[in-house]
Amino acid sequence: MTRRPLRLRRSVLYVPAANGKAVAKSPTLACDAVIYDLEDAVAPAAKEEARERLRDHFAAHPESRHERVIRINALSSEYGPEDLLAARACRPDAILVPKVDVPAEVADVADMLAETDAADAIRLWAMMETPKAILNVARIAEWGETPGSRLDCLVVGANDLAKDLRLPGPGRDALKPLLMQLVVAARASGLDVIDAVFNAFRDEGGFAAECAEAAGMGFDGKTLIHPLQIEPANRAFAISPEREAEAASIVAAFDMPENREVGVINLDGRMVERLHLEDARRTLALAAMQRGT
Ligand SMILES: CC(C)(COP(=O)(O)OP(=O)(O)OC[C@H]1O[C@@H](n2cnc3c(N)ncnc32)[C@H](O)[C@@H]1OP(=O)(O)O)[C@@H](O)C(=O)NCCC(=O)NCCSC(=O)C[C@H](O)C(=O)O
Ligand SMILES: [Mg+2]
Repeated sequence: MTRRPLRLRRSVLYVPAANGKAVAKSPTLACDAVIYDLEDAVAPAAKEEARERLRDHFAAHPESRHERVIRINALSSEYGPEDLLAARACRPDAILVPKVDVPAEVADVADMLAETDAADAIRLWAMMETPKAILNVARIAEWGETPGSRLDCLVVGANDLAKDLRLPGPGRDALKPLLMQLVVAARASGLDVIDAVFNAFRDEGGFAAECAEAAGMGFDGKTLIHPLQIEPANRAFAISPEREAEAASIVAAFDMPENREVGVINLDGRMVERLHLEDARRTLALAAMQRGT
């Protein structure tokens, strides 16, 4: 499995690139990542202006404490090729490819990036939001392990998925088995996976419940549509002080001279194995990153 650098991705805010006020506000927000959207949040007549705004924004802010991602239209669409040229010129941390059905759709973007970005600095994220993506997610994630693929992260698009599956709603009970399939495929290939947006951005209770559910399912974070959702998402996907203390006690126990060579220990009446040590180290690294935000 490919090992990728650890990133905090608790809160990933979509910012419509057509909305000048929202783009200008984005550097001040306390989310971990921002997705500047050139796709569904931008009307056809506003696409060129939106690309221009992103070029100006990235030129004015070459550095950011956020992980910055640009969502382009599909390369096969009328807008995709121009979007990709504009996004590539901005040099974001990643480009998000929408409505991915098969690995080739991400591979085509990777090939175009390789023309100008030999160092693989610009990573790729892939939207999982079509019935075909659900059927092919293991292939897409596995392709992400091939050298030069750049794939780092899968992002759920529940609005498109519910539409294509003709789910009547309300709620997302019918989606849950599919969401777990995405988590399994992502983990099998060492990818991060971010849960879908929650549309009713003023429904605090509903949003908190969906964040808790997503954290319990193993998602790394949630995509967001409004600044009001940042703080609750950061809280829901945070490493709690209890989890951090537990991780520290596991690392300390395995560091004791008598435990250095053993595979399993008794820690206060619980069996702890080396697999828990690996998870504990990851938890401590994430907790340290969290303190820096
Ligand atoms: C949902 C919104 C249209 C609501 O906008 P608005 O009515 O303007 O909200 P407020 O008046 O409450 O805004 C308060 C201030 O916050 C700024 N703001 C709002 N949203 C954002 C944002 N996303 N990023 C940055 N800043 C934001 C406003 O400008 C106000 O600022 P100020 O006046 O200075 O106080 C709107 O929130 C919105 O457009 N959200 C994003 C929508 C979007 O990007 N949609 C596409 C991605 S979701 C998707 O496609 C998922 C997936 O593909 C799927 O299939 O499910
Ligand atoms: Mg979508």
